[in-house]
Amino acid sequence: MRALNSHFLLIDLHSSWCSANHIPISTLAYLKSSSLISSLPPSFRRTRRAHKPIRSPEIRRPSDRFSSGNGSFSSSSSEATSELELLLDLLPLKMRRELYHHEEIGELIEVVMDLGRKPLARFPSGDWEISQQPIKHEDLRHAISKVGEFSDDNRSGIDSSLHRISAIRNRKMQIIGLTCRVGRAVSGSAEIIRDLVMDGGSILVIGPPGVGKTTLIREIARMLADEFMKRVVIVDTSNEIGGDGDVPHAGIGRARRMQVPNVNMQHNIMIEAVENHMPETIIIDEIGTELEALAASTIAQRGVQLVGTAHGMTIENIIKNPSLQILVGGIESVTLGDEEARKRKVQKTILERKGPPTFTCAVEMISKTECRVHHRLDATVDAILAGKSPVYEVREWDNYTNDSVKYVPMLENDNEEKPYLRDDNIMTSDMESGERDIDHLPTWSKKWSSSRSGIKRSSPLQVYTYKVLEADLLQVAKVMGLEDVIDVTGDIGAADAILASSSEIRQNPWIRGVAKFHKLPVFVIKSNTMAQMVKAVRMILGLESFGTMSKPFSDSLNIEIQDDEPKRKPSLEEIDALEEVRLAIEYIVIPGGEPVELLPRRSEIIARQLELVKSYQLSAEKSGTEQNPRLQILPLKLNAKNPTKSGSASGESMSSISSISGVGNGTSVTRLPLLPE
Ligand SMILES: Nc1ncnc2c1ncn2[C@@H]1O[C@H](COP(=O)(O)OP(=O)(O)OP(=O)(O)O)[C@@H](O)[C@H]1O
Repeated sequence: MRALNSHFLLIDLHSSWCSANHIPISTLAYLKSSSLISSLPPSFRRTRRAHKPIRSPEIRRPSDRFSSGNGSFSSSSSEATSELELLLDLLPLKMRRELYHHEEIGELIEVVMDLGRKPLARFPSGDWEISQQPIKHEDLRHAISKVGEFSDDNRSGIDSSLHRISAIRNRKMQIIGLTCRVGRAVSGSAEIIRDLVMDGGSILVIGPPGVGKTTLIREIARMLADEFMKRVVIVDTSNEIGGDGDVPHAGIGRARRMQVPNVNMQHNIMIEAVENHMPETIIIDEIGTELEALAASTIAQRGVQLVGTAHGMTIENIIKNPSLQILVGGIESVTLGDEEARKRKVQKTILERKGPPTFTCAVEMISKTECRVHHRLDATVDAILAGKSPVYEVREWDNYTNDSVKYVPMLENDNEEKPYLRDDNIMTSDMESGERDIDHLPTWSKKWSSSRSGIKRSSPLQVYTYKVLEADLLQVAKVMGLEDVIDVTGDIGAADAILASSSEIRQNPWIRGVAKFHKLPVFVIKSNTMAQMVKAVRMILGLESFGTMSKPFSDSLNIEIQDDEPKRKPSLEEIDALEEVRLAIEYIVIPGGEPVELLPRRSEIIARQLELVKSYQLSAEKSGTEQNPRLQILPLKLNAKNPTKSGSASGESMSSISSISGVGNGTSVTRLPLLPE
């Protein structure tokens, strides 16, 4: 029990914050039937009167708890062993013994038991056959008898443990297979993103199944509740974060946990958590449906910090998932006027973010010890929609230093010189203008054009996709409001056009032969970005002219979809200059609130530096001489016109940085030393 403030009393099963005793269920029943304070048991009442603020527990460093060598960092090994035994108990005795002696047993991930097949143990190093004896009905019955009831998502758990048992059923709904996932509370697993947790922004964690998302957010919940003293409520859909049973696992620390009676109620419980329990942070595993995404966005709008996970490898997967799009702000297609499109040097129809994302930042988990951090999810989404590489940071946990190694990678895909689709290649007779002369267009495009000019088309234009996800194409068409006029077909004979990926078409040129035979145009995209897909849809529908055509109209058409901007390899000077900006902002401008004057650079490089400064939502002003221009980055409190001093930078981070007073308007300006060659 915890006296929170004069209005709220929190009582959780197993909680022992004020009383040495755990609260029995009978106490809760007693409370329900009487008035609040007088209803407390006498020992609790005394404790409340004499209550002192809860002492903030010492913030333990990861080095205190990380086991060296193997990269995993479990808490108490005896606790972990006895918890693992609960899972091994599901196996028949002989198999249990075999598995127990496996040298990697401490890193076991899953046990798979399928009727009539040999049981498997999954380790980070690969799968291992536990026994040559196939699993029998009685083995499954034995295992099922040891776990709780399966809920409607076919998941169950083992009381007082974090293990997850998932069932596979036959058509008669009998269980014929089990996947038994080892759950562990891994102290220290959230150290890699401690700064993000501390910042208080909402964090979206994404990653493929089994990469460690649940383990990470369990530790974030504990960190926020125990170290940062936040009121944390976990909406625990399959009891995976807080474990099975009504008493939550110690791995969540003081965080509270709400169970979810059935998966379809997850979104209701999310809202209930905010309305009834005054949380400062809500933790939610597996946001998977539109309703859950909507609930998440409602919670964020109410000012509650949200830490949630979703399946997907990258943020692009979330953008392309219609149910989850709202988490990144939603997307819409916008048609620019000719003038605006020319000014921005982009195509006329572009995709834009509809509103602010639900989450402030995002973490893409690459492995248990590696992730990509997108500090500003909004900027990342905007970059992806524009077909550009987002700015992110790669973090890798280093077991030797017990710290993470961070670096901003060179922009991917920028190592290729690409031709530029120039403005004058874009036909001015755009569909939206309604003044189109369709005679010069190929047949497939005329079909669509005639429909727009009043001649009714009986069916949508059919696209055969080759190594391009149908769902992506349909999704883009939907966002562009063109879902009724373009469709996907699996029958190449019935297709009006082919959309293919360039890497595949290079390896399997047969598709060109088939296209030639059917006299079909082949639209080739270089990458599966939304921007390329939008362009492809526009070109297929004849709304935009073609970039590079490798064959004349009479033959099969090969149309390569080009990016809007030429991509080029950044020079070493540019990389150096951008790294200088990053260091200045992250080590001085933001933490110290001081302006920083950068080294003199060429004006093109200064322009790139300015872009990066803006992506941090900071401003900068040009200084130096005309021959030697340089940039001065201003902290948030300052603005370009009226800079004033805003505190000095902290001593430790400044050791290699010289502070020069009196530069520009009496402000103390820090100058970074030259980076070592
Ligand atoms: N940092 C870590 N160190 C050691 N083991 C870990 C770590 N993180 C996760 N694991 C182990 O990896 C397995 C998968 O972890 P977890 O269930 O957290 O993944 P997930 O991404 O949530 O999976 P899913 O999406 O399928 O729910 C578990 O057995 C877990 O104990």
